[in-house]
Amino acid sequence: MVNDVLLEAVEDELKSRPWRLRFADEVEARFEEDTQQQRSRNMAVAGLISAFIYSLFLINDYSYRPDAFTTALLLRAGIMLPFGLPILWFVYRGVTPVLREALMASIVIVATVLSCLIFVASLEPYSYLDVFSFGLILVVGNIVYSLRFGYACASTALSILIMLVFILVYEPMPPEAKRLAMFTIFANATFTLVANYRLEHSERTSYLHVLREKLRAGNYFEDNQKLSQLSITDPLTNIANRRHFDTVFPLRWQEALEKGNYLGLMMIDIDHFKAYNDHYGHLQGDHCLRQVARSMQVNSRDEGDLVVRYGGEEFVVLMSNAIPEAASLAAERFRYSVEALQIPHHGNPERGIVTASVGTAVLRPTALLTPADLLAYADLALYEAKRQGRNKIWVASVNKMP
Ligand SMILES: Nc1nc2c(ncn2[C@@H]2O[C@H](COP(=O)(O)OP(=O)(O)OP(=O)(O)O)[C@@H](O)[C@H]2O)c(=O)[nH]1
Repeated sequence: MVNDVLLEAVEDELKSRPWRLRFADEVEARFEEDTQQQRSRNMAVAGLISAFIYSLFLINDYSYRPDAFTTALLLRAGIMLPFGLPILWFVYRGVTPVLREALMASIVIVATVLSCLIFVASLEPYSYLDVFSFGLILVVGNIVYSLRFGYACASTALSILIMLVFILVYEPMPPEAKRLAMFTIFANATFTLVANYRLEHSERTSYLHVLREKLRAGNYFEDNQKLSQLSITDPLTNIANRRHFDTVFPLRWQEALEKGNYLGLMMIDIDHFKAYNDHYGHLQGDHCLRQVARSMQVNSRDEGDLVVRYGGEEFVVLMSNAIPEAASLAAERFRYSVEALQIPHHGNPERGIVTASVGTAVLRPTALLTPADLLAYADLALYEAKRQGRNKIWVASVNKMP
């Protein structure tokens, strides 16, 4: 049911998402749940790689702006790394989606500020060329980290603003170079944001397709489970049906044969049930059958006993590993449980309530016997129980049987 609602929401998302990124709440929650861990890890790894590359820029600082090398070293190693690495650790460990995106965006902004400070700290003639590498910071935020689009836009806008301010106030840079730098940064921002949007859109669309298939597969599985459960259940009484018994009986027989265990079979037949139907009607007869089935189910062992509606008003209980004495006690328990229901039955001349006769047979399977033999012994025992006056149990003396 929960799956059905979610599946419907996923179908709706797939139909109505030409440009929108965020999903409806329930799908968004599932999306986060399914992707959060992987995304956090990816971001942390991407952060480590970009921290390494960012530090490598010290080589440039050393070679073409030695006058600001100490500042660069201080800012890159003394501020950027102590600021960024703990954030990557937090993100890796898992934080809320909002915090994750905000923290990663903050790395982009701090890297921008520090790069600008290093750039303006130098008066070397080629220092301003560094401005053309600022676009890399946007590449990292928008593509390498792949910040969610909203955060990518916000961090890009703020970074551009910071870059523009520093470029405009830096006097040694020729105006033509400033114009070119600003244009390059704008173009870079546009391209990386477009790429960022497309990445997120296709990530989300693929996710929807995968989720839809997963949910459908889950539903098929559930449907199949339900169908196979239905095929082995008696619709009136909700206990196992004859078909299930026919499948299970030979398997239990084989198991008992291999292990040298006893196998018991009990046949239970409601007494004078035709008269019950005739007197109370078929619907009431059905109700009575349900009550009897439930009481037998309640009185069976959870493991080992299989209670089956064998047909009409006849039930069988297949008892694995039941020694003869225990099987007799179980037969009495079942007989009594029907009597204890105290269902009025005017057509039962002897007792006035619904009763049942129980025939039981227990044997150790051998190669000379078949499951049909055990069934026949139990049937004979039931016949004997009826003959003895009904509401009786009869245990077949299997050794004396032909
Ligand atoms: N209400 C109802 N009756 C059923 C169902 N299946 C079988 N019966 C009835 O069960 C009755 C079985 O009657 P009989 O086989 O003659 O046996 P009985 O009247 O119980 O007599 P004894 O077994 O000798 O005590 C028949 O009247 C069937 O119609 C069912 O699903 N619902």
